[in-house]
Amino acid sequence: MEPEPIELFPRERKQIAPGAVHVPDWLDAAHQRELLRACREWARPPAGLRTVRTPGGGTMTARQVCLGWHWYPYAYARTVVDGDGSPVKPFPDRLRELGRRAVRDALGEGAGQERPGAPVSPYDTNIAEPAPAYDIALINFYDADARMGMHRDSDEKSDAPVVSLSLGDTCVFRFGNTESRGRPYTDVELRSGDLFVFGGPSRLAYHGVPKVQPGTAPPELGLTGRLNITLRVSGL
Ligand SMILES: O=C(O)CCC(=O)C(=O)O
Ligand SMILES: [Fe+2]
Repeated sequence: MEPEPIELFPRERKQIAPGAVHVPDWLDAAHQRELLRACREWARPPAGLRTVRTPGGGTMTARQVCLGWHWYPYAYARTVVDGDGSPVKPFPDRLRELGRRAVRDALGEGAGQERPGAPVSPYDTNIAEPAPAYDIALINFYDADARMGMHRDSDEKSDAPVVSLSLGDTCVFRFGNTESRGRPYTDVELRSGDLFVFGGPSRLAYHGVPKVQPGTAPPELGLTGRLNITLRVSGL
């Protein structure tokens, strides 16, 4: 086996904006392989990988498969209303647990479960409510030419953080602001195994994928292209 390439400067976890954190190499090689194997199963029909059509008549270049709830522009449904009509595949318990761990590791214990607007007083302990349960996965597959324009993830009713996991080719992930698709934004390189979580004041920030870098996936993973899995809480 080839030795792992050694970084001259190890990539550090970094807060990109308040509530938005990049954790490099969160999934080890074995977990990446396991998740990729599962994605290949989820991508099979019925309710498999599909091309998403937007109301304006365009198509998204990243192809998508959903678990738990079916997303289509711009709502959620229980069946593939804009595809083969099949019921959406169930959301697996192990992704629920993965989402919970990701938020804890990226944002800290209790993150995403504060009582909004709770008064701050020495008599109020702001007792946390049970952590919201992740119940949606959107899995996007990017070939070398695919991209994703700047958008907000705003069709969920819950303000729980979005958890993003990347597999395969490296991409440029552009993380912006809540006001507009333009600047200020930060370009972050997301590599295979990286975690990115955005919640709190960044939950509705615009973000997108301007570029995938073909041929940059770890060879031992066996994926040509890039997969991104976002875990979300529907609140539905
Ligand atoms: O592919 C990514 O890293 C981002 C995906 C995304 O923004 C989405 O699915 O809403
Ligand atoms: Fe998004």
